[in-house]
Amino acid sequence: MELNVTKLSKRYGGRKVLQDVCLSFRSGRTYLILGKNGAGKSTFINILAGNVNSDEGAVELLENGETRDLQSNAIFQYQSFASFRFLKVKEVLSFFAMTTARAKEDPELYELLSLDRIKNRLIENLSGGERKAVSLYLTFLLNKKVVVLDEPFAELDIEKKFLLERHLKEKITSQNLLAIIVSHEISGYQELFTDLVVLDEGRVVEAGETRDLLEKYKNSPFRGLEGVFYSLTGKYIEVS
Ligand SMILES: Nc1ncnc2c1ncn2[C@@H]1O[C@H](COP(=O)(O)OP(=O)(O)OP(=O)(O)O)[C@@H](O)[C@H]1O
Repeated sequence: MELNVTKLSKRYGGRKVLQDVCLSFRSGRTYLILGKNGAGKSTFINILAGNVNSDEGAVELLENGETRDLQSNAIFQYQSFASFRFLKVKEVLSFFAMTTARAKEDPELYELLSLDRIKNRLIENLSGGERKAVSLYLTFLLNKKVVVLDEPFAELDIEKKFLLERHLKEKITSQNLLAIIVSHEISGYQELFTDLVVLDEGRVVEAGETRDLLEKYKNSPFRGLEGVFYSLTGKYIEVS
């Protein structure tokens, strides 16, 4: 599949929060959209999800050259469980699995996220990191071809991030998923990303394969993606 975003713009009041965003995403790859607070990352994702209308531009999902409906082929990570707070974790997982015939359990991911330990707890009693773990599992359980994650690993501990990085990298490649991850904090799982998009003040200032960009900006005073980001924006972002 291929997701093409053309000249997307969004204003709030008189302020441009996204300007002429043009990007192309392909299956089997994991894209990091990196930007500081307020760069426009969530607005971009909300437009893809259909929660917010863009002022200009287009988003098109293609499979073998034919247009496909993005919303029915994509899953956007659930951030909030407000409606499910009186259900147990295991009940929420069963409920979501029943909503689709395509549900795909992943015992290794279940274990990595330590869901067995919290399966009998009410959602409302979970910590931020535990909620994040449940939402991450649900995202993949629904077995869609396009997966969009918003700050998926914030609040998870470093060991979990490392194990998840390995597992998700393998999963995204072997299942040929198109994964887009939005973050401003990516300590511990940089290896996951095959591609990088740097968003600054609503504009795409660079996009390309991670390894090419690491080479292109290798003389930056900072190492890794942090260095790429600094070279492009003159701003510091904590990524390692
Ligand atoms: N509904 C809204 N009404 C007015 N301004 C908004 C609205 N939503 C977002 N904004 C503004 O648009 C800009 C981009 O916000 P957005 O949430 O997309 O940034 P972000 O990159 O996701 O930031 P963060 O990392 O903090 O989540 C911000 O200045 C924000 O205040």
